[in-house]
Amino acid sequence: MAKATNITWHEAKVKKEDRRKLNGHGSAILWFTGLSGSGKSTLSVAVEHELHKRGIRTYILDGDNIRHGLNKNLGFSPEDRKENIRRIGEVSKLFVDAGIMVLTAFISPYQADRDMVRELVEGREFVEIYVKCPLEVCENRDPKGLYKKARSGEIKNFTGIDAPYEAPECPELVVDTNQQPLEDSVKQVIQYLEENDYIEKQPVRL
Ligand SMILES: Nc1ncnc2c1ncn2[C@@H]1O[C@H](COP(=O)(O)OS(=O)(=O)O)[C@@H](OP(=O)(O)O)[C@H]1O
Ligand SMILES: Nc1ncnc2c1ncn2[C@@H]1O[C@H](COP(=O)(O)OP(=O)(O)O)[C@@H](O)[C@H]1O
Repeated sequence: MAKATNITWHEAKVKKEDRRKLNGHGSAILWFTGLSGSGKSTLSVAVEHELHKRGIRTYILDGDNIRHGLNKNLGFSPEDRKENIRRIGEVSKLFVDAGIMVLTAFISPYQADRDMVRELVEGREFVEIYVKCPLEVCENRDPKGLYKKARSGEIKNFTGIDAPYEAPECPELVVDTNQQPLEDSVKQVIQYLEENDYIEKQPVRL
């Protein structure tokens, strides 16, 4: 709910389309969602690297990092997760307006919260990428030892253990990190972006 009244929107002379033209590419949100340990951070970093090599302006917003600053006052209750995603949605929208390809790596466990972000931006600007991986595999990877802590009760409301994860109903892309190596997942995302005209196809180097 908006609290402020008597506020007026100011239009800038330079528009999103002007910035995109200057950059020479489009802008969108690549929204990676999935369980802890599914590979959101690993994949978004690798995809960003590939985009950067192609001369595309990018920025990553990662759950762990954002919770150190902008969202340090939020925990993991359903309400706080919702507010976390709402703020990230708004920040991502600013990046899209700035003409930048923004990659987000948040568990974002609720479909309604992800849909809220989709509604915030224009039609094709939200690309939902489900980083799919069975809970057992994520738990086995346990890169930060958090599942162990969640199982022992040291961490409460841990996604997949005692807090829900709602798999995307209709994502633009499903990347199965248990079925393919990282390089194939990167190719899958880049191919999607090329085929859907978010980025230019790169000529095959012989
Ligand atoms: N209770 C609980 N549940 C889930 N995750 C937890 C929790 N406590 C701490 N962490 C760590 O916080 C990271 C998830 O933050 P997010 O902002 O992505 O979460 S959410 O989208 O608001 O659900 C998550 O990062 P990833 O492992 O990269 O997903 C964890 O490192
Ligand atoms: N095919 C794969 N794709 C991505 N990550 C993988 C894959 N196989 C194993 N991993 C490992 O799984 C872990 C995923 O951790 P991370 O990227 O932090 O996940 P998340 O950000 O979703 O919590 C990393 O240690 C990564 O090396």
